[in-house]
Amino acid sequence: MAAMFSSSEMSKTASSLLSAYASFAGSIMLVRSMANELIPHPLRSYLLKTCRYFFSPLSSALTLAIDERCGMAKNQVFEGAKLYLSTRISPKTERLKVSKTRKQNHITIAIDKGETVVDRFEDVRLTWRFACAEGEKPPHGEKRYFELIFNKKHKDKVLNFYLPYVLLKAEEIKNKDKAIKLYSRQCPFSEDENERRGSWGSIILEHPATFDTLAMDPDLKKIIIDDLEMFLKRKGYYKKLGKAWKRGYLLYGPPGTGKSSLVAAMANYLRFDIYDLGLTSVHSDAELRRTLLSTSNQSILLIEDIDCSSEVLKRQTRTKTKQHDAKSGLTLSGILNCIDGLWSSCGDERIIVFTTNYKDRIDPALLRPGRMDLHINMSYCTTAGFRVLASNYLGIGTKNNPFFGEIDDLLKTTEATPAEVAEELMRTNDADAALQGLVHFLKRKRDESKNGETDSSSITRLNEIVSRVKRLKTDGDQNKTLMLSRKRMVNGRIGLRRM
Ligand SMILES: Nc1ncnc2c1ncn2[C@@H]1O[C@H](COP(=O)(O)OP(=O)(O)OP(=O)(O)O)[C@@H](O)[C@H]1O
Ligand SMILES: [Mg+2]
Repeated sequence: MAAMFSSSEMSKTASSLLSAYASFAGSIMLVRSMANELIPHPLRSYLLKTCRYFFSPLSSALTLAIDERCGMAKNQVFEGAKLYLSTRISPKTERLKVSKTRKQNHITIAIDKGETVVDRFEDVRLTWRFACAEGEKPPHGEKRYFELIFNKKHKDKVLNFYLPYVLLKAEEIKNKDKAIKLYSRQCPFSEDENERRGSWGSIILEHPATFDTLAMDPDLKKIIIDDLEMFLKRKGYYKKLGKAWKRGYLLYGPPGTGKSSLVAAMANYLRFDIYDLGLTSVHSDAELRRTLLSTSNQSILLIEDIDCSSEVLKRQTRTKTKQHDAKSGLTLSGILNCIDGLWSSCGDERIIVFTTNYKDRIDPALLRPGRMDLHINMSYCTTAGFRVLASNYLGIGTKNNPFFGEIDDLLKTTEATPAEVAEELMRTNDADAALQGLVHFLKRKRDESKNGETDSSSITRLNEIVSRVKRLKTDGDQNKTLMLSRKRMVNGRIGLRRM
């Protein structure tokens, strides 16, 4: 053919072909830009997908989409895959996320958005891709998901064996290097962008409290540990009874008796995360449900100062009623529903802890039998409690000491909180001087009560102030200053003697 054309004719043909192609490509560009302008985005992607479906050869690959959330709750397969894949990173991966907190032993590695990891399970080749749907901003932040791609013929093997294997491995990884997390709402410090924007954010729980370091009645301590142990072992039992696998504890007692420390000790003992729910940050029953549904299993839900929270409830209901919008407020029945209504059964191995300084101020509905399984009275420092503190702070708990007899006698007649005793013991490294200081402190308290102001009345006064501070805490900005003064009082720095 080429021989029939002269070279000038050939170049003419080539240039006309080129210009025809250019105008064809131009028209395609034009049509495309017109389509972009005229056809709305969702319709365009639908049309593209349909065209692709009809014109591409039948694929042998199957893709599983694993969203971060199942409705309002966290998707455990997504969480598991995130952990598991951190151990499957290949040298080909181009972008990784690394982090390490002070409490973690190792650097944590995770794949970043858009990255792909290839895994093998027996004879199956699996490709994982971490994706993020851009432009979508549902209430919980951008939509993140994994795609798991493999040959269709392995569908049953992947669903029945591979994914359960991934979950099992993830559980092992979690338990091995688990740093216990303290979650609170809208935590600005979270490393996870989604958590920062979403409803819960977390930091590593740094509280060193354990059952060994808690100054409390040894029998009571044993009751709590046995109760927790029994709870952990009773999955089948709860199922048989048709009850949700959860347990509620009410911790009550004066400020500085170790309620918050006990919650930290429970978390450290069980290796459970804590979700610290301030009811002041929740504005409706629906928001409470959403918030609770996004907590994980094996966790402690902590609602501190529940007596003050009922103030919040009253206040909110009052305001809402004023606004003729009572339906949308946070109500006591909303809380009760989440604790032991149908909503509470959406999760396993959950512990709920309420703390209060005033058990008698709590709405009786919260106290009715079966709601809070164990009521724990955190009392003033006992002689046994003092031995624990002396051992923790001075390293002399078990040895006999000439001051012990006098201190024991004083503790039997004077009400001092473990926080106050701990404060005295911390004043110096010299054990004898510290114990001498504690004797003076306790004697001063005893004398104050003899000189008119009884211990119980001054303690009631202190408790009243702390409680007022906590209630005012709900009023926003005054928060910081008041928290400070409360802390000083509780830690005994101001103490009863100076009131
Ligand atoms: N029973 C205890 N055993 C050991 N330490 C304690 C105990 N109670 C208090 N402390 C010490 O006092 C500090 C304050 O205690 P904690 O915050 O646990 O008290 P609380 O009962 O939660 O007080 P509040 O009612 O004000 O919240 C703790 O950091 C701890 O050092
Ligand atoms: Mg507390």
